[in-house]
Amino acid sequence: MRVRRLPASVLPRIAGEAWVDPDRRAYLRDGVACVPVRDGCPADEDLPERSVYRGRGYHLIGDVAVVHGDAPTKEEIESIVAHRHPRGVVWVKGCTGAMRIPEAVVVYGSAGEVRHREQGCTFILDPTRVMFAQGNRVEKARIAALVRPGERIADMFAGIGYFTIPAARSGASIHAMEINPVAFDYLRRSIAANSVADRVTPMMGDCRGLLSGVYDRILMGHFEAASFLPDALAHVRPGSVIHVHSIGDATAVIRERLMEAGLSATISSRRVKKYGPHTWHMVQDVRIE
Ligand SMILES: C[S@@+](CC[C@H](N)C(=O)[O-])C[C@H]1O[C@@H](n2cnc3c(N)ncnc32)[C@H](O)[C@@H]1O
Repeated sequence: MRVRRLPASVLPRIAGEAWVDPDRRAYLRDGVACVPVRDGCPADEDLPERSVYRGRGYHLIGDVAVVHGDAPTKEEIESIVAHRHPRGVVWVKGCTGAMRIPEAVVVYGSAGEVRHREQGCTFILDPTRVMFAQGNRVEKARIAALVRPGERIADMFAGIGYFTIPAARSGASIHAMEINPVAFDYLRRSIAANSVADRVTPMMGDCRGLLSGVYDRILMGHFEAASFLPDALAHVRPGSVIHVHSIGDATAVIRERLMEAGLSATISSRRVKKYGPHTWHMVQDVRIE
């Protein structure tokens, strides 16, 4: 593939130019844009064609590839290994119980603890022992962008810090609660790895008994979040925002819980990711009036 090498900043301006090959996508390499050129037009470099991965979907967590759903076939595993050369491939059949513990099988190589980098954060975890939802990337970035420095936030289901770490990096103070000792240990290590210990207070145990004082924002990253809402609602003020996760839209049940607590709120609902054939992982932003 013949390309011209240009500063990335010029990409938006050159899209329609006669020399640009419209059938191939430009891409960034070491901060420089490599723009494919049409036949006969001068180029700076001739690069090997990039192979497009068309195999089974997987998430690379650190250096371990994780597949969900049906058991991967030998061919699917081989194509994942050929694509990114992971240390291991883990098949997560599902996550069980309130602690969302993965039912995991190492189907290639070795697994175990990883250091996973995502959006400037480092997460330490073992994907065979605790869940890591990569499909929530956009939601994590959204929360990090919403958070204002100095906010007091409760993360009621902190896990290994999926929301806690990005929110702390945005300058908020986080009260992070987690009931599973394995996840809690990774949470503490992820806090240290991101140098946010001055902004995060981790506590191990049932969040219902740990919430204290009034929060500006409450993160409820658990599919059963709505049933914990009465506890959360005892710790809000007008203007507080609660992010309630659910399978399917939970607006009606949230309205009921608000009414029982004698509170009113504006609720907006958004999709986080596809969860099943006709089911979505949703998040409801509940702003207390
Ligand atoms: C869905 S997982 C991960 C949540 C994470 N916030 C996310 O969205 O990726 C939910 C976490 O909540 C924890 N958890 C469940 N019930 C809890 C409770 N009553 N108090 C505190 N943590 C709890 C589980 O152990 C698990 O780590």
